[in-house]
Amino acid sequence: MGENNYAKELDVAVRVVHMACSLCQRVQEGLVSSIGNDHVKSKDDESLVTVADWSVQATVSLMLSESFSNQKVSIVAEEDVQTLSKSDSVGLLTAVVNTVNECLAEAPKYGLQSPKEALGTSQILEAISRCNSTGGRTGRHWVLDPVDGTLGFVRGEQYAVALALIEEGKVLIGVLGCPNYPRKKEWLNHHHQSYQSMPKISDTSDTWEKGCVLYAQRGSGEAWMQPLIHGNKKHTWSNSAQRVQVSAIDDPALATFCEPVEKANTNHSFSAGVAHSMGLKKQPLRVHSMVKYAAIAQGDAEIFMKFAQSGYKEKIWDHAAGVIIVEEAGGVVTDAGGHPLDFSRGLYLEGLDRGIVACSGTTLHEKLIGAVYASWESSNL
Ligand SMILES: Nc1ncnc2c1ncn2[C@@H]1O[C@H](COP(=O)(O)OS(=O)(=O)O)[C@@H](OP(=O)(O)O)[C@H]1O
Ligand SMILES: [Mg+2]
Ligand SMILES: [Mg+2]
Ligand SMILES: [Mg+2]
Repeated sequence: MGENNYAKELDVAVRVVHMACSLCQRVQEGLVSSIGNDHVKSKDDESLVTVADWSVQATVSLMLSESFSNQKVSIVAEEDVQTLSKSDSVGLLTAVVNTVNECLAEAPKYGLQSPKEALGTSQILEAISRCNSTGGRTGRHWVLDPVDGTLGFVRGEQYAVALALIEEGKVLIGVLGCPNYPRKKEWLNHHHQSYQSMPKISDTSDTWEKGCVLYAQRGSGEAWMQPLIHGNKKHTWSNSAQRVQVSAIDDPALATFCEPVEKANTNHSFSAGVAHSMGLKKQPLRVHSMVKYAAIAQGDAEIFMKFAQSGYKEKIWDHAAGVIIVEEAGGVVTDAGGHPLDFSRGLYLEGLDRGIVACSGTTLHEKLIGAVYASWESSNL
């Protein structure tokens, strides 16, 4: 692919994810500070969804349609309007409409255009439900996880906004917003400390305390990080991106591995066995969301493993953006059998062998795949 063929797509995607991060920060501050609020709902599978998940999906859908109005924009995204359209969800829907309009009004701060007037409920519901593409091996599809790690989001911890572009089944662009990504990697581990209580930047200071957007384009061999733009109204868009690269550590004894927080989402005891077998010495870094991919891409951790229960099918929006960013930053991502992930088969990563592993380099990756084989055999004896 020619290097600049996707320049506009990448530029718009980065700006939209910045907008979405700002939206999420505002909603998270409200959630963490108010007790017993009704802006969090359980879906049919008992997972959570919040005002932020729907509002980000609506905002991204609207901004992509606006920016690429000459094309039919196909979006694969996590949320639908089922819960939101129920008769007891009026308050929730009002909150979504207000949150989206507030966010859209800020578009000029990010160099994008706001709609001329505030949007109504039906336009916003339509924007959310329009994201019902199923992807596949042909054509161009945006892939969106509006809030990844919704549990982390609700707990005031780590979460991400993930947007990717897939064409002919290949991920070409990945943008990952990590609004609570700390300036010091040690703070990634602060499960019990609310991120809201971290030091806040003063409006006059340029000091970056937390939050970033990572992005990469396929084949560029480069991944980039921009600090989030903070509340200061005078502080508007500028391209302050810094290049990021994976860690150079290839000694398992010095490597940090990360994994999901919840034992429902991965097999902690299996990964502990793999870790032991390949000689990892440090305690696992348990962090919600695709922030785990961000940590690998920026060199703050070396390994990510996720082994979901058999029968669970990994969704493309939980991985697309993170995988391309890690790869372009110099890392390796495969299934647990060492095969590349296949984003061309619709909503799910079909044919996935046991789990997903990401490493900062091939030395650790080879050791990890070897350890998975050894541990798998012994765990199935
Ligand atoms: N049973 C099961 N097994 C494996 N994975 C599952 C499962 N259920 C959900 N999910 C997906 O996991 C996404 C959250 O992953 P995390 O790494 O953030 O998990 S954790 O909160 O740290 O435990 C989460 O993404 P979000 O829904 O966007 O938060 C889900 O897509
Ligand atoms: Mg979810
Ligand atoms: Mg997700
Ligand atoms: Mg999500």
